[in-house]
Amino acid sequence: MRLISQEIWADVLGYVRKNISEVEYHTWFAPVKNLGVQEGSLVLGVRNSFAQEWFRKHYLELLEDALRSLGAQNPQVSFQVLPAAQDALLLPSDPPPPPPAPAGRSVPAPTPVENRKVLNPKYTFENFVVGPNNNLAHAAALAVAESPGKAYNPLFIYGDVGLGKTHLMHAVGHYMTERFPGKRIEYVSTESFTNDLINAIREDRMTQFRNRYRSVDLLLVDDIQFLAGKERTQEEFFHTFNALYENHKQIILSSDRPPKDIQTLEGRLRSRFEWGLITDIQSPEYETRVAILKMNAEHNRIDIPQEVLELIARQVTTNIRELEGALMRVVAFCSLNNVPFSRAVAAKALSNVFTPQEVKVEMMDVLRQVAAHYNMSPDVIRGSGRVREVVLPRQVAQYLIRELTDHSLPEIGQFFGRDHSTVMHAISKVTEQVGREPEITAAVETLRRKMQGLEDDEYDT
Ligand SMILES: Nc1ncnc2c1ncn2[C@@H]1O[C@H](COP(=O)(O)OP(=O)(O)OP(=O)(O)O)[C@@H](O)[C@H]1O
Repeated sequence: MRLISQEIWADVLGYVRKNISEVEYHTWFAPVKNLGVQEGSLVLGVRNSFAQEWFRKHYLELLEDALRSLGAQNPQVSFQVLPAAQDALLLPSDPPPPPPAPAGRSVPAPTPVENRKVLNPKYTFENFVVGPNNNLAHAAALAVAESPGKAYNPLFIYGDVGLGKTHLMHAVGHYMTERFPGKRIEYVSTESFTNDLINAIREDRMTQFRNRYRSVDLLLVDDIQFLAGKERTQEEFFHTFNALYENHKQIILSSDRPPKDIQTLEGRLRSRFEWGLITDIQSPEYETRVAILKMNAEHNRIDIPQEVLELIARQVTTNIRELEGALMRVVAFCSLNNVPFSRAVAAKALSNVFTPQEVKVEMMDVLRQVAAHYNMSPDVIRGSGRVREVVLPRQVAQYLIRELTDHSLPEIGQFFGRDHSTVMHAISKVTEQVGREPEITAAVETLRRKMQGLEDDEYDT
């Protein structure tokens, strides 16, 4: 059974939740377990046979609609009674189990300690792909992890959303936990810090608040730009910062912008943020994006062809969270439709986010497709052979590259180890033949559609 990611399952639940009442949702959907996809059918674990029947009767259509909204063409859902609940089987005529008490009534309000965020186990240095976009931030984080309080203090990491700032901060936390057991690490968002402070003031617990933040060895604060305009929080953070700094405790801050661009930030805090090292993370390049997708697929034990990862990496260019989301979307789409991974299916799975025409095509992609179409190796097509069997595919490839990419004639020539006039000749030759020669017309037409993700042999709609 192929596992369906938590993100996709969360999307299904989100869809369901919008369409039924909260009580109904908590009664029926909160205990449901996502068991994965088997032969295109989403398998859900329910508590007993009564629930199984209830789901079939009342929620099947809703769940199918939810899957349709994720791109499933022919959504199927089945229900399995979870083994642990089998001894408590209810007869179908029994009344439904009572709704669980709404959260909060029987559970005491969380104390600040329970409110603490924990480090995400996935956010380690091993799971961080280093590329030209983030290598300085990575090196700085590693240096800090090895010599906390000594290398750079504070370390200030900034960059746009979803580019790995939190990941790097947590990586330092994990590294320190392993290397220096017993060290106290606190990870907090600026929002939580502010809320904690407000609660501490209201409940007269300032000593406890100060002890909590000033007794740590490593303080990680996310989204520090949200200090802007919060005078009391800035004041308190200033003292926290000083206390830690003077005791050589490490501070790492993340922000969506450098300190100088955070408006209404007190000068004394801004200058402190600039005391250590300020480093940024940029959007990842294509190769880094492919490497991130590859690592993600391996971690999730998804065997997905490189060319599909390449297509996804071309589609999502700026945000790594979205890049991972796109991969999960493709995986869910293929599982739910029970089709193998292919470029065309991936393009379709992402088509409500990106239109197929936007599929960016590279010279190598075209060459590979042409080679597959004519059943020969890309190297042979690019080689020096002059027999018609090789010349025709070569000309078709050059013609399609010119049409589907932005490359110039000299660039195409270079790719094939030829000069631009040869490419020009190839293009005019194919142009002449398209519409006249049925075989060439069909080949060009099919390849063009495949390259744009509009057609795939394995998947017809
Ligand atoms: N270089 C990388 N290698 C592997 N995964 C990465 C990398 N950079 C980011 N990610 C992944 O991308 C996702 C988003 O990263 P993260 O939450 O750290 O971003 P962020 O910059 O803190 O975003 P925000 O500003 O929204 O908090 C995470 O799942 C993270 O593991």
